[in-house]
Amino acid sequence: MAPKSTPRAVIHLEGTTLEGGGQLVRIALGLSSLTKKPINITNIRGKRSGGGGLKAQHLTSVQWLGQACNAGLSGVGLKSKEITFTPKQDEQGKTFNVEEQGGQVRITQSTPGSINLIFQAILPYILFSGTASPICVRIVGGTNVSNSPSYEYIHEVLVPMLALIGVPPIEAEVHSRGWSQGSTSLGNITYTIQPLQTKLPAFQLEQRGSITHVKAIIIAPRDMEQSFRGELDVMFEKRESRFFGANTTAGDFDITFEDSHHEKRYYLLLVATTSTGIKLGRDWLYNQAIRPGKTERIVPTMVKKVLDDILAEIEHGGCVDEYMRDQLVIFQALADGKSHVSSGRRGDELVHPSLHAKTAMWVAKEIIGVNFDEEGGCKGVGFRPGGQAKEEEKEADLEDLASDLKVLDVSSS
Ligand SMILES: Nc1ncnc2c1ncn2[C@@H]1O[C@H](COP(=O)(O)OP(=O)(O)OP(=O)(O)O)[C@@H](O)[C@H]1O
Repeated sequence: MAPKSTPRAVIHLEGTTLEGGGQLVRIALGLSSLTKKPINITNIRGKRSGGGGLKAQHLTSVQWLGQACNAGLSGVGLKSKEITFTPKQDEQGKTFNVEEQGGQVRITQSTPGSINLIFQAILPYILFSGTASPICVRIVGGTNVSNSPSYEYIHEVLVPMLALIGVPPIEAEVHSRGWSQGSTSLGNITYTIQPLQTKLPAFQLEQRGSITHVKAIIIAPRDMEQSFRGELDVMFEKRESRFFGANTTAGDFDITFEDSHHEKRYYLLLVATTSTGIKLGRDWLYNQAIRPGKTERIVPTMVKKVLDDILAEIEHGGCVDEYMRDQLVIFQALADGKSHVSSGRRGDELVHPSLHAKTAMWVAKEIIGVNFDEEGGCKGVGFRPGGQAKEEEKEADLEDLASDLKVLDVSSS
């Protein structure tokens, strides 16, 4: 029996739902590209100021994914508020054409839109594409951009955490930096991704362990190095027992410094590593006004804020920081069976997912029907790399069977 492509209903997603920003668009596109379910998104980024619609960074992701999975695009352009994305279901739609280009992908932007949000949009598709050889993705844009994961966060937190849940190691190399602060500049990063060859097994992030190491990464004007190091040493020492417990010799602390080559570029990331290999991170790309000669408060303000933020992540006892929980939703949804991600407690209350995470969970439910519980559990669909999830295979088979029966009915009447 020749395979048939049964037209499927377009899934409508209202873009103002929950967070109502770009995260909704990225997750929706990733899941639609993989499952081949067409989507229509209205009021895109409808909760953002400035009129909403697709920004360059989102447009780039739509266009790249559309090309990769051979999708029909409707309404797609800069500032578009409504798009329809219709991946092909036939043989053509199964071709991941990147292989034809020797596994080399180049994505260029002319503004420092976040490289890592494009990476976030396309990573699930590449990982689950079923491609046998590694894919090198070089993306031009911003490496350090406000309200998005920095290169450092991806390298120090996201990539190790993905390895922990069973994703093949991803290599990340920054060639040059692109900043949204100071004078804007373009940078570029290469990610080398080994796609999954089998389903991603369900994963359990439930054992936080004790903190064994804390790392500080500073990128700032060279003349601020000593000030940062001194402030971090003093403030860290005061809080040491909150990191390592009573036995403070159980952990160590180190600092790296890089010159940002600009008087208005200050970045600080703190990463805590635990005895079970968990990484928790918090950072700040300084985004307040900087006046010449008035810089003395910047370092203490940054150090205090980022230390307090990382301590709050450590003290809830969970296995993910706020941002990591956002990023893991799509992997829980696609994994094979029930995964758990412990988010910890504050007092008697479980730490609730961020609005970004709730949005991602909502999109995953709308497109592939998965549900997340209060404790961070989700039974994923068991998406087979290069193909459909178990449930969808059954659904597609049933649809084929139903349409075959209809054909038989017609011909026999
Ligand atoms: N400091 C940070 N570290 C790591 N990840 C971050 C950080 N700040 C934001 N993120 C992540 O970046 C993403 C931001 O999504 P969001 O929809 O707000 O951005 P966007 O696409 O730029 O859209 P919009 O302009 O509509 O806000 C989320 O996945 C969030 O977890």
